[in-house]
Amino acid sequence: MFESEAVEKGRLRQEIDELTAELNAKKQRLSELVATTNHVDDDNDALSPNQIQGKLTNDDISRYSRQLILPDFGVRGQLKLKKSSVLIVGAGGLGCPAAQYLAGAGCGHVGLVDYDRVDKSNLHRQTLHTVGRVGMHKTESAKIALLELNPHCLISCHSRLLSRFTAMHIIRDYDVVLDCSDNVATRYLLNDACVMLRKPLVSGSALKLDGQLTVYNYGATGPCYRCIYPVPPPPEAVTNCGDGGVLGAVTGTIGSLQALEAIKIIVGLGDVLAGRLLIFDGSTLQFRNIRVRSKRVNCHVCSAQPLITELIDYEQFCGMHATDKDNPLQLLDPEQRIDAVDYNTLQQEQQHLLIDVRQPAEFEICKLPPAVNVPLAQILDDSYLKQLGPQLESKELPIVVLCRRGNDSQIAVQHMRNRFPEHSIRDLEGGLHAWSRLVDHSFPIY
Ligand SMILES: Nc1ncnc2c1ncn2[C@@H]1O[C@H](COP(=O)(O)OP(=O)(O)OP(=O)(O)O)[C@@H](O)[C@H]1O
Ligand SMILES: [Zn+2]
Repeated sequence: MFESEAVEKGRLRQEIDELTAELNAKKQRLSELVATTNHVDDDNDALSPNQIQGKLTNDDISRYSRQLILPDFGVRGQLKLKKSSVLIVGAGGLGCPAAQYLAGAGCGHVGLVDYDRVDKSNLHRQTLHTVGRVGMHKTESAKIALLELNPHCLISCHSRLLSRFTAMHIIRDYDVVLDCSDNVATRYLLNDACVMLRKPLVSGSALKLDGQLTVYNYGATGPCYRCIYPVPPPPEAVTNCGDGGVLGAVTGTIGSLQALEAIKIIVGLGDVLAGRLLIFDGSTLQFRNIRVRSKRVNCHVCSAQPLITELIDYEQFCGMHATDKDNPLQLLDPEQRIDAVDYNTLQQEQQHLLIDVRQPAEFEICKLPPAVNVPLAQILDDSYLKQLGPQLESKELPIVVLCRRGNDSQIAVQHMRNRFPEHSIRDLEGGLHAWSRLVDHSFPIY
């Protein structure tokens, strides 16, 4: 009995030794195979694991430790990121979170393009800027914040408008481009320049509670922006954050995802969002991912025989400006307008009807006391007649129309003058912004 137990123990030990030897041999073979496969896949660097290890400093290892331990990312991913450069166009609602995550993750070189300066109304969503930096160039303000986060990141500031004259020169030096701008002319410009320079373009947009994300010009079949939108939308169909509003958490979501896609492209991780469009609905918190068309064979810019081989005038092509600054509408003749100072006199001396054509939510923020609120849409579809009915009957009663900046009010006046050619109908030039600037400095601006 004792003897047979001793024999069995010996046999088990021997079997375990043999299995352990076999397991070790398999492990050894596997690690040889993994090393060979990595070497073949990786066309950017041919470094052995030890050489790679040597390139990360102790600070790198502790700083990036939580992403270094990700099996699909690891030391190789970190080194690729360190060698990479990403250009972010727009240091606003999308650009700030995107830059923050890229610099934080250890992207070696982040370029920032923005012509604008920090405004107080940016701070709710443009998270790199601060109260103390209002008035500073957005690029410089973002650079200060990014270097505080990661002093090892090289930050280049291009504090100017990205235009057809500057785009190629700036974009050329970067590996990946992020479109964090807010206008259609810049989207076409960036697309064409990225196609011509063969750069992947990670494109994001956000308005109100909605966001979108896709990657253009990636891989052999990935479409470009023009493949999907060969012609620009009509200018009146386009709304920006300044007019439509946006929640900071929405731009934060999309901007962060833009950084994620850039990291995936650089590291070679996961499935890049090319040929697909992510649609984010912040009100229901639904993310939908829809397939979009692949490359258009007759695309004017990315096909084999492109019609467009150099950058064009994108503001003219789109009928829209690339900046939201200083481009007031000029629809009415001077006698169809009244400036803020003259209106101040009129309101004290004469009975009149003041119509504010902003949205009710804006009317609630601030208003001139005598104003009645009739949103522009109700002027254009003529339903205001019901609201104002009898007041409009007296041709003697002058009408003044106002809005925030004096654009929508001109559209309203033009429409109303066609309906009531006998009336005196004028628009308050420059809207509430001009009122605050020229008459009542205590009037709030938004
Ligand atoms: N062609 C361009 N060149 C350089 N910067 C651009 C270009 N087009 C847009 N931008 C910048 O992109 C950013 C877009 O961000 P966002 O819309 O959040 O900011 P904003 O224009 O300050 O917002 P708001 O409409 O509330 O004033 C802006 O800072 C804008 O200056
Ligand atoms: Zn195309």
